[in-house]
Amino acid sequence: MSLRLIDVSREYVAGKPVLSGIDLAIEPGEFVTVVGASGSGKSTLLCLIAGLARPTTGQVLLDGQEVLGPGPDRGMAFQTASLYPWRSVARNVAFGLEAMGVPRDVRDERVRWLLDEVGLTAFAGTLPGKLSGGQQQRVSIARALACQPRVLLLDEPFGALDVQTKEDMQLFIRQIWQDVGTTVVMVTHDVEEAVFLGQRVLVLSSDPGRISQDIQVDLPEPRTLTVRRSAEFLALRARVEDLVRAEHRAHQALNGHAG
Ligand SMILES: Nc1ncnc2c1ncn2[C@@H]1O[C@H](COP(=O)(O)OP(=O)(O)OP(=O)(O)O)[C@@H](O)[C@H]1O
Repeated sequence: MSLRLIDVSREYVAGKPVLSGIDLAIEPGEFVTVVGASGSGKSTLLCLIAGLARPTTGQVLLDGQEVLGPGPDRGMAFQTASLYPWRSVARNVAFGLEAMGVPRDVRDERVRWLLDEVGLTAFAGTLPGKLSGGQQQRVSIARALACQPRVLLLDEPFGALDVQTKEDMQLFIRQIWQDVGTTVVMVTHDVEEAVFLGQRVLVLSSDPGRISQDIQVDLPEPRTLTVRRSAEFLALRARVEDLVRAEHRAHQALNGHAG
């Protein structure tokens, strides 16, 4: 699966583009993270790829086909797991497969595999309300993966979790990515997370949002917590933090804020 954005812009208010001149190519199986100041258009970028919003100008292409709406080839998970509270864990994961009319035996087999993959087999029959935040987010990711999407889109999926759970989930998503082999595009506020997880980090500028930097992350694989303490990692994190800070200040200056 290749993903292309060609000269994409998006306006919510006519004449005020949130994103502008976005040219982007993501190759099959890449793990790309996106950072930028608040309001720079990170979620909008994901929505355009998901087909939840249409570009005002330009094109989003998946394997050369224009994206005209949402589809099972793109799975999405958000900051809050937003599971169906009345459906068991297994039936949440099965939701998209049911909607697509996938036969029951295939569905059951895939749900079993996914629950095993996310370490929640023992909770298959449990309602989401009985799970921890991290477990709910695992279900949400399993649900997003159920239809075997070519792209997994993640919008701050670990933003609401405590530090320790977040660290576990970062290792978990890396493992899932390696096992499933899908392309991942993940938006995060957290520069440390972006550098730790991404093979590429895109830094968005604001007013309007553009890709100001596209940074290749050549840290050793697999990414472990040892990698995170290396001089190489710390230097890269500092570089990306400086870029995001500079974009944030430019945005504030343009909007007349102090600081
Ligand atoms: N549906 C909408 N209607 C009108 N304006 C919108 C809509 N969605 C987003 N915006 C505006 O577009 C800009 C970019 O929003 P977006 O959520 O894409 O940015 P973001 O970088 O993800 O922000 P954050 O980091 O704060 O989540 C913001 O100014 C926001 O108010």
